[in-house]
Amino acid sequence: MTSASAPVTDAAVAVRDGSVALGGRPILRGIDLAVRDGEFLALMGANGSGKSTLVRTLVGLNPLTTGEVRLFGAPLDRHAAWQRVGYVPQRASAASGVPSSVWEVVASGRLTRRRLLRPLSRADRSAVERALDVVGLRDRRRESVGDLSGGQQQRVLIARALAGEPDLFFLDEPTAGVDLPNQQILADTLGHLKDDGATIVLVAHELGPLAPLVDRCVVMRDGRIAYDGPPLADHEVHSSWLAEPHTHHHHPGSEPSTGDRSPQISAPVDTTEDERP
Ligand SMILES: Nc1ncnc2c1ncn2[C@@H]1O[C@H](COP(=O)(O)OP(=O)(O)OP(=O)(O)O)[C@@H](O)[C@H]1O
Repeated sequence: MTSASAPVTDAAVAVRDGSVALGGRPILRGIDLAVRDGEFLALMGANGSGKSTLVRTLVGLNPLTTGEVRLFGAPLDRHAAWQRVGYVPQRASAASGVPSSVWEVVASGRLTRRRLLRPLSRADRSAVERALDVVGLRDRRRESVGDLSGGQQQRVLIARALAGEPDLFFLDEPTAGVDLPNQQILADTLGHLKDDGATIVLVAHELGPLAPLVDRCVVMRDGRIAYDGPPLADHEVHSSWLAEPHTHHHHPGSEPSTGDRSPQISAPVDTTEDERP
């Protein structure tokens, strides 16, 4: 396991023995994961396996019942460097009910970088403009976000996170429901971030155009890490064992060797079915 051997303090973000319960039910169990500086990590797994819960835990939104999360080496509750973190939540809408322009929403991504109620500095404005360029929404910056399509709203939220110039970036299923050309735009954007040295944690069911960027793949099953290793192709993640909660017991020698890239099961396989409604 690469994650267990990586020293937690050298990681951009790390969780050690992390367990989380929601609504009285254990959701994450004994998670050990250290994301190295500059790494592009794809977090995959079936519906309800705990991907979003893990990301929310890494950004401090879920309390741990056991274990510890460290951000750039510091415990979350002490001096966490939030201004270095960007987070795009799952299925988020950029429309809040209050009419806001694309520019205003993206500019709100500078909030952690400036003193409250101060006007935007020149540096703030240029970061906002760069972020709008990157997601291709500069021409639409005066429009109300409520008038944009779902995919465009998603790009507004990505731009908002980019405007904060994060060096650790969490994206929870940014490609869900996004058409292929927009997935390619996102891949180009994340490729630039990666080239600039950012650490990226991406939750996805399918990698599609993002696949070439991925350095490491972690697959969750039933609140545990079931695979942690080199990138897997979408079909390997899906077909080999993700959707299948049982291990297959083959007679030794009856199967051809699966080679180096076969998934390594690191946790005992639990046969509990997902209980999510
Ligand atoms: N606030 C909550 N209270 C109780 N249970 C929750 C809560 N949020 C999530 N869960 C449960 O935690 C489990 C993991 O959910 P999570 O959203 O992390 O999975 P996921 O892998 O991200 O799934 P998806 O691919 O559908 O987004 C699910 O069984 C879900 O029902």
